[in-house]
Amino acid sequence: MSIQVQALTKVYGEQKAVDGISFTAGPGVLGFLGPNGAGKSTTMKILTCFIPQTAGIASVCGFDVISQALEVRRHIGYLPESNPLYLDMYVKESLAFIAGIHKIHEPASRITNVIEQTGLGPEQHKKIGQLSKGYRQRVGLAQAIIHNPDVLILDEPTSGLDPNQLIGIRQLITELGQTKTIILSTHIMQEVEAVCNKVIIINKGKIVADDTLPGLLNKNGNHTLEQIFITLTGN
Ligand SMILES: Nc1ncnc2c1ncn2[C@@H]1O[C@H](COP(=O)(O)OP(=O)(O)OP(=O)(O)O)[C@@H](O)[C@H]1O
Repeated sequence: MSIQVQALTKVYGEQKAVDGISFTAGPGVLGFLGPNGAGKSTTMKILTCFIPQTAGIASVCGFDVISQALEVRRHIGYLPESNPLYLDMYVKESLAFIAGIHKIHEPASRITNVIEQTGLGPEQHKKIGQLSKGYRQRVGLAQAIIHNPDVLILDEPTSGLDPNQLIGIRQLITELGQTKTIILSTHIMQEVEAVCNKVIIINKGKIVADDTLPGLLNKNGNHTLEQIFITLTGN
């Protein structure tokens, strides 16, 4: 399995944000769901080596997030929720910058590839600050996949996009999920139904469901995913 998480805990001061969760993930798209403050972003930040856990173990492609962080970073692509981008940079310039950080061999051809893959072609000569929200998300995705990572962590990649842009990004995520392990955090249940094969629901730092999408629906009387989410996470 590309991602292995065992008894992972994160405490911020008095707040237990992640409370002893364990799960594994392999190729495909894993929907990572939960109400606001459930601990999704915290888990993603631990997996991408942005913050250390308080206890437990997490590994990506067999590399430990604490002791082998450089290897983890080489194998992982991360699109954070806020998607920070250099607005003054041109699209290609920003991709060249990230390609440089990853020391990518023959960056020009790789940049052409990811521009094509993420549908950035028509906008590639603009500055990032001139792009619409959807195209900015595409730049974020292009940056996240430029080093061809085996694992992708996407934190609410489609929030605020119009329906046309939504479809484009979801298609791209589905395509990438054919070969890569993707963890996708989202509050949009329709999106989970459209792109995820597996679902984890987290509530107050604990996992309350970990199943295939059909398995989850089946076990919960074939209610809608939204109803199941509310039942498992409502107070
Ligand atoms: N840096 C921090 N310092 C203190 N508490 C934090 C910090 N980051 C997150 N928390 C707390 O940890 C808990 C989990 O937050 P987290 O951002 O992981 O949730 P989330 O599931 O991603 O929520 P959302 O859906 O709103 O993005 C929350 O109670 C949050 O207030």
